Amino acid sequence: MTLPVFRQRSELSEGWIATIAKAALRRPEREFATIVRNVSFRIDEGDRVALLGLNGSGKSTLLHLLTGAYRPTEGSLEIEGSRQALMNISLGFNADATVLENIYLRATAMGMQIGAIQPHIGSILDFAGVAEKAVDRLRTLSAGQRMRLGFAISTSVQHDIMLLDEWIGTGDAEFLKKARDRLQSRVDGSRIVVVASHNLKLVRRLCNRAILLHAGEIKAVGATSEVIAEYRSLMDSRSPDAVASTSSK
Ligand SMILES: Nc1ncnc2c1ncn2[C@@H]1O[C@H](COP(=O)(O)OP(=O)(O)OP(=O)(O)O)[C@@H](O)[C@H]1O
Repeated sequence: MTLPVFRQRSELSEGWIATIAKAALRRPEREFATIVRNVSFRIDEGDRVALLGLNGSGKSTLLHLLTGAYRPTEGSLEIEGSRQALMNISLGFNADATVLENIYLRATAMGMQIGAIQPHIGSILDFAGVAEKAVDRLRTLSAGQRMRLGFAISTSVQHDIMLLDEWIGTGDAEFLKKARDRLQSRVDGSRIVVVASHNLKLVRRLCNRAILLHAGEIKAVGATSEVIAEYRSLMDSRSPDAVASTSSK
């Protein structure tokens, strides 16, 4: 998977005024970077798969490929079933539109038909606890309320395949319990779950298989416990700083 990257050349040694002037005037140079490569795997009905790897190893990029947000620039991807992606909780939101309008906007951004989200509007507003704010602008909601709304929309409908980027922190303690229960029921109802996570406790509890990514390539695929062991030895072979930042999550 190759993505365009934009690189701004900076020459800090010239002093800050010259640096800022150049940064403002010079167009960033576009280059292409390969983020994941030689990635080949199959996920079967009933599988709960963890994507493991150090920061920047390519887990989210691979999830974006699976959600359909990115198309592979080489190779192919075959997916059977409807997908539910819980990755970006504010996807499709527009702060100047009303709460109600944002439900439609986000549902559309998620690939849903207007008619498919319509029957769920009431329960989404109730679940998020913002029913009395339905015609208020989104920007008047608190950050927590917006997150609750995003979560409520994303999980309103059961799909076949669930794609998650970490567990998303979803507001206050009362909502967190509701969110966990909802998430668990969606996970239980999914034919396939793929979760990118650094939380090994969660991965052990949830997943029967795991894929370890390193520098954009697959380093291990197999039973969760075996792949976690590989991941641990990868972390142990890194500097103490890297170990602390990844194993503490
Ligand atoms: N849109 C993009 N354009 C250019 N480079 C990107 C883009 N998205 C990710 N990258 C780069 O691709 C690499 C992998 O990023 P990715 O987000 O997939 O990693 P990750 O394994 O999910 O990391 P983390 O555990 O930190 O969330 C990183 O080096 C990142 O800088």
